[in-house]
Amino acid sequence: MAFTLSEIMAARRQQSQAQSHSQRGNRTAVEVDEYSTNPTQAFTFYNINQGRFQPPHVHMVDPMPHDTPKPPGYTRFVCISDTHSRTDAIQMPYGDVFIHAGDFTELGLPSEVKKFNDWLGTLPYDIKIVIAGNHELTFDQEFMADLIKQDFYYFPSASKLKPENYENVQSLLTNCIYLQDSEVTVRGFRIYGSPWQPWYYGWGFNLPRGQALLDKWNQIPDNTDILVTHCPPLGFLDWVPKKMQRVGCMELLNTVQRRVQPKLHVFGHIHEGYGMMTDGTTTFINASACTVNFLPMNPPIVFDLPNPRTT
Ligand SMILES: Nc1nc2c(ncn2[C@@H]2O[C@H](COP(=O)(O)O)[C@@H](O)[C@H]2O)c(=O)[nH]1
Ligand SMILES: [Mn+2]
Ligand SMILES: [Mn+2]
Repeated sequence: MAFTLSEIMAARRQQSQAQSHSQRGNRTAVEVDEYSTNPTQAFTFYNINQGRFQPPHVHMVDPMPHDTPKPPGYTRFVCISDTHSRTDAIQMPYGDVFIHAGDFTELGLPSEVKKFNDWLGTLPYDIKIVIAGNHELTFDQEFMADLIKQDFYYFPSASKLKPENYENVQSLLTNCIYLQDSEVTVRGFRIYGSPWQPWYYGWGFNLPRGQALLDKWNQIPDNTDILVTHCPPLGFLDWVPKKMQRVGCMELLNTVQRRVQPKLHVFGHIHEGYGMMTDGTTTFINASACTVNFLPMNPPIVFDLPNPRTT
């Protein structure tokens, strides 16, 4: 892959601007990146020319053992994602706030949503936060309207659904706080959730890379402490080995690093990316419970944050 001298010089200028902004803690408005539509190339380019995904700032983090004592004055977050209606065998650890980053069903069928909600009802956490993913088809009203127009061509197994059974599907989630491009403040932490991801085979909440996704990320408030999205940002736990591709969202990465700078970013979607990383400012957790073969083998990831001062 060859880059021109002017591309490399532009990247160096961008890098020094980004460094001086982050040293000052400044936040900048994000624009569509020139490599937005080719995330693997974007990763290579910014890694070679800016060291953007390199140590010492960027590195993997070992998830904390579930029996680690919680320090006084901290809140423990229990992060999970991509359970795909396979929660029966999952051992849930101690914690305060439960976060599920989407794909809790296979097709978003109301029966699956009810089963998931029943499982949520058995969990002992004070607060439970849930977002949708691309598999929660019925939560994406525009997607369902298009599916009806296409006579359920791509998803024939959803064809038995009647609109009145899913129009208000969110109301089936009585045992959690459901976020969809919205936020909630719990225990002093501002938490924002969003289900969108780069287009891939036309599932729910799919959008083209570039401006369409950036418009969604632009709705995230600047002072969000914990960001929950279904998809990963570019370069963080977004590698698909069988395709040798990076598939995270460039605009989400720029939004996280250059504007929002949350303490924690929880996501899933790319099952192979399960794990934890940091860039020195934000801790990134890919909490996919299911493996690429849809086996629920990965344990929830727990993370402690100091309680915000309330005065
Ligand atoms: N090459 C890409 N692979 C993708 C992308 N989005 C998802 N995937 C692959 O599918 C599985 C499961 O995802 P799910 O949303 O159906 O549960 C994931 O682990 C990847 O292997 C993509 O954008 N590009
Ligand atoms: Mn999934
Ligand atoms: Mn997904």
